[in-house]
Amino acid sequence: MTIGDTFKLFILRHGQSELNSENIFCGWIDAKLTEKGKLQARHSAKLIKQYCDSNNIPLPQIGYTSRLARTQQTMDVILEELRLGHENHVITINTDINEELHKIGLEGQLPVLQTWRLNERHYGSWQGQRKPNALKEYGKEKYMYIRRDYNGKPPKVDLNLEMIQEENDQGSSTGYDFKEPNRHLKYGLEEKANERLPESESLCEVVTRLKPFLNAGILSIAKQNNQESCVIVGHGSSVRSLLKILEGISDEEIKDIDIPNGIPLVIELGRENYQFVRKFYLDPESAKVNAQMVRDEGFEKNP
Ligand SMILES: O=C(O)[C@H](O)COP(=O)(O)O
Repeated sequence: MTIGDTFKLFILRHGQSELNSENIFCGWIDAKLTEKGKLQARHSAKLIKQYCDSNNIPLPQIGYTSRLARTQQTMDVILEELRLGHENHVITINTDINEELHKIGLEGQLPVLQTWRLNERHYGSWQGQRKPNALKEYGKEKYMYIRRDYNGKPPKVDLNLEMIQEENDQGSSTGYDFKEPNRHLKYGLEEKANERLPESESLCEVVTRLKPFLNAGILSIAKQNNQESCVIVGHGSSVRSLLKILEGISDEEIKDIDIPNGIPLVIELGRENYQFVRKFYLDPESAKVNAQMVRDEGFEKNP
C-alpha cells in the first residue's frame, strides 16, 4: 500500500510544560509551555513539513487538541510555522461537527477542534505533587503501576480542596492554582452537555472516553471529507490511548510505552477501513532517548 493510499495521523505530545520542567504531576492543571516546549513545537512543524514535501503529500487539513493550554499553544506554534491560518472550536458530545466544519471552511481557515476527550489523564490527588516525592511515598512498584499500568489509578482529587502550589522543595514556585472548582469555569460547555468529567483516571478510562471521539469524530470526519491527514496534539496518556486503540496494543504491552514531548509520530491507516498499516516517529532516535527520560522521571537518574 503506497503512502497515497493511506490516511495519515501526525500525532504528538505537547512540548515541554512548566510543570514537566519541574517534575510535577500535571494532569488537568492548565500548565503553559516553557521556551524549550515552544522550540520543540517549532521543530515538530519542520519535521511534518519535510515529510509532506518529500512524499509530495499536502499538509494536514484539520487539527485536534485537548482543552488544555499546553496542547493549544503547541498547535498554534506548529500551524504558524506551517503558515496555516486556523480557527479553534471547542466541541462537546452535542456538537454538530459537520456544521462547525462548514462554518470554518467558509472562511478558508484550517479547523482545530478542541475536546476534553484528548485531555491528559486526570492524575487525581497526585496533581501538583513532585514526582520524586510520590516515588518516595509510594515506592517504585506502586509509583510505576499508577503511572503506566493499564488499570493503575491515582487517588481521587477532593474537588472541594483548594491546592495552591506555594514554594515547592526546590524553592521555585510553579505558581499554579490547582483549584478544582475552577473546572466549572473552564468546562462549562461540557457540564452543560452533561459530559461526566473525571476526578482521577486510569489509562483504561482514558481509552474509554477517547474511543468514541476517535471513531465518530476524527476518523468519521476524515472519511466524509476524504482527508489525506490530520495533526493531533495530545498528552502522554491520550497519545498512548490513541496508539493502543489504532494499533491494537495489548493491556500488557502498553505498560512499556512512553511518549516523548514534541516529536511527531506518524500513524498510517488504510483509506478503505481505516485499519492500522504502520507507525513511525519522524525523529526516531530522539524519540527513543526522550521516551526513556520520561519513563525515568522521578528517579535519581532523572530528578
Ligand atoms: O501529567 C503529567 O504530569 C505528565 O504529562 C504525565 O506524567 P507521567 O509521564 O508521569 O504519566
